[in-house]
Amino acid sequence: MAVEPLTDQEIQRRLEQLPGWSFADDRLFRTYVFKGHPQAAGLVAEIATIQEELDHHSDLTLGYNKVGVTVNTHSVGGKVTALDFELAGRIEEIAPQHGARAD
Ligand SMILES: C[C@H](O)[C@H](O)[C@H]1CNC2=NC(N)=NC(=O)C2=N1
Repeated sequence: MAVEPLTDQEIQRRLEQLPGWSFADDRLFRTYVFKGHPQAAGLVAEIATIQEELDHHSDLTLGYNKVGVTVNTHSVGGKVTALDFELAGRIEEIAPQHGARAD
């Protein structure tokens, strides 16, 4: 299946199902906050596993108690595609298990 950039309208529609995520500059992003560093690092490790499974990888930033996730699809020139929403949705499913809360 060829992956194609989503229209702005489609991106906005899908974002309504992903509270906490934003779209700007051709990427999806969100920040999670944790009780401490081990919890934040634990989420990053589990995201890495999911990314290998999907063969789709975000840019992750790990701070003391924060994790930043940014994703778009390189193969279509750095636009947002359904693959980015699939990864974001998978991350949303597991983040609460690490005690993540909104920034
Ligand atoms: C060869 C490999 O399948 C590609 O490089 C994959 C890996 N992960 C990727 N991740 C993201 N975010 N965009 C891509 O286009 C992409 N392509």
